[in-house]
Parts: sequence; structure tokens; C-alpha cells
Amino acid sequence: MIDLKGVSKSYAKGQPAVNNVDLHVDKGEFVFVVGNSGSGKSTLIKLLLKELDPTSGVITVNQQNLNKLKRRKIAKYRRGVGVVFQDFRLLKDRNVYENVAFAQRVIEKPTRVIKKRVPEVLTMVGLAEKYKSFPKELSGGEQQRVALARALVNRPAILLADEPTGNLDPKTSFEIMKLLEEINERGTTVLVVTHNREIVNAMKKRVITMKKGVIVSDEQEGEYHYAN
Ligand SMILES: Nc1ncnc2c1ncn2[C@@H]1O[C@H](COP(=O)(O)OP(=O)(O)OP(=O)(O)O)[C@@H](O)[C@H]1O
Repeated sequence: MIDLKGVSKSYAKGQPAVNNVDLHVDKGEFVFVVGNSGSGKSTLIKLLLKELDPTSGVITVNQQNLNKLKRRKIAKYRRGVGVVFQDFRLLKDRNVYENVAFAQRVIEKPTRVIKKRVPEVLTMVGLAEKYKSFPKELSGGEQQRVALARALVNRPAILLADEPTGNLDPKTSFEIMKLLEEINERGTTVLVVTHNREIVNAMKKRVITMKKGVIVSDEQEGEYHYAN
């Protein structure tokens, strides 16, 4: 599902942000990526979204070698990967329904499909009743649920989450992580970058620890290690 072989990314001279990383994530896995600030986690996510190209190495996602992906196919590729960020990134002038529907409109799904699928996915994230609300009328946790619904509406095989609970209180953070777990149990491969030690230790998932661009540990049912 996700495969990195000898992947490095340097922004400038000096230490690469990602340094000769080998990583394999199977279909259906749930993986946390942890590590100190500056250890290369966001760079890894950007490489997986082909927002950046590696300086060397091969990245394969969904059987596609990203190095070989043609420029005109990049947008289509990204639509097959769900993504959520710390800051939600919702359209402020659109309501919940429209924020989620938008992801289907850009790929020209017929209205009848959108009318069925959007309420379905809003129900999945527990927001069916708030479909008319605007982002500013929602709590942080609710906004992240909308972002998740938008990421999932086109049924991606993979969901990438970069600090999805970074702006949320502990209780809401747990709820969002439980939702990510549910999404994973329905078959989506989930990769979560986080600093949330409590959650990582509670959830007993695979934990990959990065330090200075290198994977320093990779454990099933792992814990949050401080890799100083
Ligand atoms: N656009 C850029 N130009 C130059 N250097 C960059 C750029 N983006 C990141 N870096 C550097 O690459 C390294 C890894 O950064 P990255 O953002 O991937 O770390 P991170 O683990 O996601 O950190 P955080 O937990 O703070 O988000 C850091 O040394 C950072 O300064």
C-alpha cells in the first residue's frame, strides 16, 4: 500500500530532512509516526502526497511509483488519498454539507450520488444533524469531523493525518482518534503523525519513531519514545 525504498529528501545543504528511509505499510494497517519537532514527519507526509519529490529513492503508493507519476495525473492521485491537518482547512463560507460535497463536485460526481454519499459520511463522523452549520458555528472537534468526512467522502484507500488533534483538548482528541480507528476498521489504511503521547500509548498500534530524518524504531503495539 505504502512503500519507501532508500528515500531521502534534502531541502538545502546539510542534513537531509528525510534520510534514506525504508518503510512498508500494508493495506489495512494503522500506523502512528512520532518524533521530535524537525524529525521529518511532515516532510514524509508531503512526499506521500507528492507535494515534494524525493532527492533519491523510490516511493510507491497504491501500486503507483510516485517518481513516475505524470504531472497531469498528480491531482487525480491526490484525490485517492484522504488527508486531514491540524488546522482543519475547511471552506469558511460554505456549510458542513457543502464542505463535504465539494470534494465530490470537483471529481464531477452526479448530484444523486452526492445527495446519498454526503449524509452517509456525515453520519459516520457523527455530524448528520449539523449539516447546515458553518465552520465558525462548530467546535474544534466538530470541525475536524467535517474535515474527516471530506477526506473520506470519495472512499480513499489511504488516510493521512498530520497532527489531527493538535488543536483539540484531550477528550476531543481521544474521540477523533477513536473515529480514525473506526475508519481503519472499515478497511482504510491510516497513517497518523502526532505528538500526542497519551493517545499513542493508549491505542497500542504500530508506532514508527523518527529522529533527524531517520526511522529509529518501528514497533507493533508500540509506545511513544522520546528519541533525543
Ligand atoms: N520548506 C523547507 N525548506 C527548508 N527546510 C525545511 C523545509 N521544511 C522543513 N524543513 C526542515 O526539514 C526538517 C524536517 O522538517 P519537518 O517539517 O518534516 O519536521 P516535523 O517532524 O514534521 O516537525 P514538527 O513536528 O515540528 O511538525 C527540519 O530541519 C526543517 O527545518
